[in-house]
Amino acid sequence: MSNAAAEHAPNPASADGIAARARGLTKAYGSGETTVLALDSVDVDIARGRFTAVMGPSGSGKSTLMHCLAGLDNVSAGQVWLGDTEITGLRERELTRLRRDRIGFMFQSFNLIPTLNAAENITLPMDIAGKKPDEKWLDQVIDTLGLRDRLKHRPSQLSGGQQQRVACARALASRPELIFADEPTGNLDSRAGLEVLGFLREAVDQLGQTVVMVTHDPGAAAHSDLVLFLGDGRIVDEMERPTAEAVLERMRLFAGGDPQTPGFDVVRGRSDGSGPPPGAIPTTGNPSPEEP
Ligand SMILES: Nc1ncnc2c1ncn2[C@@H]1O[C@H](COP(=O)(O)OP(=O)(O)OP(=O)(O)O)[C@@H](O)[C@H]1O
Repeated sequence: MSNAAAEHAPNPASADGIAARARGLTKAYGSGETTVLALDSVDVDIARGRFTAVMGPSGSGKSTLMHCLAGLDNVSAGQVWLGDTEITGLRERELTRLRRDRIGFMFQSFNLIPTLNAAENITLPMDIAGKKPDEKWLDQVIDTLGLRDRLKHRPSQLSGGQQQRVACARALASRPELIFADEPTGNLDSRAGLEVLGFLREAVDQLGQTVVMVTHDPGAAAHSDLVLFLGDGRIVDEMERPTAEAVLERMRLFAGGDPQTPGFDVVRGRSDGSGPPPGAIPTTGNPSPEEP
């Protein structure tokens, strides 16, 4: 395992405009012969006020990267900062507070509480923290997400897209420094997926939020400002102002046209005319103004 934070740039914290940062981030699962190196000495900066997508074949380390940046998983070596705070080395209680107060999460499976209505779900993390929401901000979030007339509905009374909008509002409610979204459109049909991506885009452009999204879908990644490509636990490439076509082409190159490559199915489904994988986001509506 090549690593040692000392090999990398010294204390990079406090750089303005950086929401999160990792240096020499290494994560190994298991030990001995069964060790899996999920992240191999990753250096990454997540820019504040931008929408960053993380792509790569299955098993390339996307979720592990997100979990380590968000303090959901401990690291094997290296350092991670959220803003000025080095989170590697924090105790579990401090990490819990940091996640609750400074990070918003969205998951593929929405993770709403079925017995609470939309309004209660949105403010639940703040209620648990004993914090009063900033009502003006909350109103803005609810209106931006078009949830005003759904606030009294329970999750079972909402469509998948509406449920993910509630999850998005919950992630935004405390005005976090960073929102992590793990395959937020994975359980949605393409129309609802496009809607949620549009809201994440608005959260960045109009509300000044910072979003990091893990996705398999080039159409979803095209809504971001920057795509980071992971391969075998390393960042192997990045793309500014992505388009779905350019991302797809890059993924195809990584897969090397080899159907045995994990994740190739996703790429092939969009490149050989056999149609998109289920839930894939159409390339129409791509907000990127420029071809790369
Ligand atoms: N808890 C764990 N125990 C053992 N190995 C793990 C664990 N979690 C992840 N891994 C391994 O680490 C590697 C990276 O996994 P990770 O889930 O980060 O990949 P991913 O890019 O998110 O994959 P996918 O697109 O399939 O979700 C894989 O080889 C995976 O098998």
